[in-house]
Amino acid sequence: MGSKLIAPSILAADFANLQRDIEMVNQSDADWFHIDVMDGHFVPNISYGMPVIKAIKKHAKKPLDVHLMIEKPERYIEEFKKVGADIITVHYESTVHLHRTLSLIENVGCKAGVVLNLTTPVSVLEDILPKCYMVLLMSINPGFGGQKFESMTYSRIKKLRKMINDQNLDTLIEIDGGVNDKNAKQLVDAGSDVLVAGSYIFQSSDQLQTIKNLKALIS
Ligand SMILES: O=C(CO)[C@H](O)[C@H](O)COP(=O)(O)O
Repeated sequence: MGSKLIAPSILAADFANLQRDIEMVNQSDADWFHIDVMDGHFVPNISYGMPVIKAIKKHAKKPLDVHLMIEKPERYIEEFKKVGADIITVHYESTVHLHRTLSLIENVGCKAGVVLNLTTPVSVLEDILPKCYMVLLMSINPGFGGQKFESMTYSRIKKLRKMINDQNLDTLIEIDGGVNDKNAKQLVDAGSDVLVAGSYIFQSSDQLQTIKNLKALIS
């Protein structure tokens, strides 16, 4: 895998100025939009759904990376594709027939990925890895932005990177939660490819510069 990617998490954007924040990401060195969908069941928070993603898609000039924190995500794959998802990731913990759910995502024309909660062993992915465009490792308990990064993530990345290399795959590793300038380089050195950052970017006074700095740190 060549260059490392930054995906600003729209969860931390200013929803009353969403178009402005989307344009900022368009103009920035960031690579994807990271979009968190929460249902109040799988995680104890509710974020936004299809109408908001459809509105984002109208202005976004970069791929939409849609992270589904919902129970039985297989019910909504077609609808997320329709409103503009390019990459769809589903939690290992949220869907009984993971292989079938990933096939559904592929069949609608999106790239498919699996997300693991903080303490779900990476070994559960051994057999499904060849079907994963990407694996997202949560580095916090999912549901809320602005939480503290959990350092167990580094060893989890290393284990997963070894599994990917051992199978000669080019599956991407994405990290989500508490990412900032203090851990970005170490995350990439451990073997990750895509960093999601919400609060660190959107709470900074110069968001374009913050993204530029983050990108420089991992290039
Ligand atoms: O998936 C998420 C929460 O479940 C968010 O993407 C994550 O919280 C990013 O936010 P921050 O960078 O503020 O930690």
